[in-house]
Amino acid sequence: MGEAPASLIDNLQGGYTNVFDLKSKGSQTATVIGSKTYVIGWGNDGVETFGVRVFDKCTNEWVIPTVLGTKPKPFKGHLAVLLNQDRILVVKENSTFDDCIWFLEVDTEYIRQQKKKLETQVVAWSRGVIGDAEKPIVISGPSGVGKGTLINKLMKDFPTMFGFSVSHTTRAPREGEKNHVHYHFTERSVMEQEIKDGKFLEFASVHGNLYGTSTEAVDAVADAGKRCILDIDVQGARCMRDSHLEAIFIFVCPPSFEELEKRLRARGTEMEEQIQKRLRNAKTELEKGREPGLFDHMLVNDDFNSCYENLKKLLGLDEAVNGASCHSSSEMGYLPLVCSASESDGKILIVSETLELEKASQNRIVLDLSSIKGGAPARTRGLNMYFA
Ligand SMILES: Nc1ncnc2c1ncn2[C@@H]1O[C@H](COP(=O)(O)OP(=O)(O)OP(=O)(O)O)[C@@H](O)[C@H]1O
Ligand SMILES: Nc1nc2c(ncn2[C@@H]2O[C@H](COP(=O)(O)O)[C@@H](O)[C@H]2O)c(=O)[nH]1
Repeated sequence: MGEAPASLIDNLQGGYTNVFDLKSKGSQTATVIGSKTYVIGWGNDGVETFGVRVFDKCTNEWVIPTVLGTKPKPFKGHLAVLLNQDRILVVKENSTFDDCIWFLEVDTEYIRQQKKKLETQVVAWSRGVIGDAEKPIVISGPSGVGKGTLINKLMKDFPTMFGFSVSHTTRAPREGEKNHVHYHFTERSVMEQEIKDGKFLEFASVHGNLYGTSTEAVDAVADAGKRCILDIDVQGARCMRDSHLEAIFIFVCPPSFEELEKRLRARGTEMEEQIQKRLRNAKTELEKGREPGLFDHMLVNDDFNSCYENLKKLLGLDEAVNGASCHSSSEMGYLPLVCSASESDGKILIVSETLELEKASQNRIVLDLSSIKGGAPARTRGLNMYFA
């Protein structure tokens, strides 16, 4: 990718140390892990571009890694702190508290898996979120059991709370289905390429078509401040279970196989051949759904209203509706200029500059990482943030 600016090379060769502390701040930071230096920020190769570059001391070369996960929007000032030798904490300046903490994973288990799969240098962004409220909900079950009907009702009754993860599929749209609302309807060759590029959290061949959940689909829901609901088949659920995405897994069963067939036929969306295929697959799905450890909850969708009430109960919706509110980091305000970060007892003290005297008490923020969960390619949850 061409020559690195001399000053940066000097810095790299001069040696940033690997201590758990403030590395550098500004529009570009460099973090050293072993023989590699991860440079985050704006590069100036003729055109100013924002991204991640890696300088490898062994080969004396720059590498542009494959970047997975939903990237933060380009930002100017930031501070980078190496954590655990496997990820870089990035604190963005001039951003709201709910968008100021990001992690660039460079050597976590997920990254090691992806490196093997993609056979290239990989890093991944993961946004930090306060608390644990965002656990996604995965709903599986045979075709025609009523997953979509349950999800639609939940979204209609709690429009500000839940958001649907819009999957990609290679199947043709049904009458009334809208592109980018019900599915992202896609050409197989395009989807296959995107799978190769690592854009999907999971994908599966279902009833003869490809279906998949992109990282972007799940992140778009979280960005809208909502809890994500996924409607995916059992193969996809198993894949999610094996991934780092911590979720609640629910399997929906029909009261009987005959009733399932009746519903599938009554829906009138499939030709006979597809109905037969879906019914054959339903038998396997019903067996797989009982596999120990795969699903956290089983719901029988006999009477719709009772099933819906049970779903609400297991999602703890009664308490939520009765006024329990989640603490939101956006309520805390805005992080202005960050000037330092230091670690003490597993907590990071972020000190920011403020020119407004009345806000002087708000310039020391503690970021507690002791309970973090999840991580790339999805969110890093369980952060705690408060004024010191
Ligand atoms: N409890 C119920 N009793 C009777 N009919 C139901 C019940 N639940 C859903 N249905 C009906 O069954 C049909 C199939 O439901 P739905 O489309 O929600 O299934 P699905 O599980 O999402 O299927 P697919 O996986 O193919 O998308 C619909 O016509 C729906 O109205
Ligand atoms: N593994 C995945 N399965 C998915 C996804 N989106 C939907 N589905 C499942 O496909 C079948 C058929 O759906 P239909 O809309 O054609 O009736 C159903 O069981 C869905 O749960 C996905 O992203 N990944």
